[in-house]
Amino acid sequence: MADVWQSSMDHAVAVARKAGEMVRGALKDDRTVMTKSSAVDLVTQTDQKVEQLIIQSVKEKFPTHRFIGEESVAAGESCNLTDDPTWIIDPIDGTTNFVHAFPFVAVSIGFSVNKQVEFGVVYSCLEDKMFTARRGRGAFCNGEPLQVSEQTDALVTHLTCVFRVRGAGTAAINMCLVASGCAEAYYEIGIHVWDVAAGSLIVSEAGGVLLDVDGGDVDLMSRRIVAANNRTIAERIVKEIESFTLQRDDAPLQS
Ligand SMILES: O=P(O)(O)O[C@H]1[C@H](O)[C@@H](O)[C@H](O)[C@@H](O)[C@@H]1O
Ligand SMILES: [Mg+2]
Repeated sequence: MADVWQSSMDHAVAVARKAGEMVRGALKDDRTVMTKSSAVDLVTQTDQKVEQLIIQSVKEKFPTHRFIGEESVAAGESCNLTDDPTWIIDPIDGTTNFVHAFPFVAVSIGFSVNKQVEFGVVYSCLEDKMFTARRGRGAFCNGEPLQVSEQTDALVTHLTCVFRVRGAGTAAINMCLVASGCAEAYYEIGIHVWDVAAGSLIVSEAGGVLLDVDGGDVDLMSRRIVAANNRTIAERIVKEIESFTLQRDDAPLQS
């Protein structure tokens, strides 16, 4: 990757840390749910404030860049990836965890150019772990290189009756667990591009494999993903799970 994106990445790390401070503060006194479109799809004021903080701060520094943010899309903005530099933001990944004070909550920022993720930043706010990856340059946690595990006996961070299962309740942290070698795989159908844009690069830069749940190439707009330490385990998951299709994130808006 040309060094031209380094200052954007440095900014992403700085703003993710600032956002994390806001999340930690709000955990003490502002976890009120504003809307609830389903039992698991919650929104708090903090989600919205954190997204605004990130977007404002990026706009000041990089006025031509575009954004796809969970809360902006919820408010009606489009969710189309173009070739332009685009910040893909999940202000609080793990909002349900946040509301319950379950201590796995992340700020997730992916950055794509020509529809390819160039860097990913996931800040696990309560663990104070800053996960970063740049395309072609490895993945790191608090500056230490990450490597997926060599285990063939899989611990998986999502539901299946075949593997041993653990789940952090946030897609971004689940993927960082795979990248860190603490779990062998993660899969989910129903996530959105902002949940996985950053985490997917962190997994692949740590040596992991990404697949669609049908075994093809992963498509970040398709709302489905398998991330694993190696291809054998990724393909086993593809074989074991029953896949289904959801409306894509970039489906035309209903008028
Ligand atoms: O907390 P958010 O950002 O809404 O993301 C969660 C997603 O909505 C759920 O479907 C997933 O199960 C979680 O892993 C996500 O992180
Ligand atoms: Mg999320």
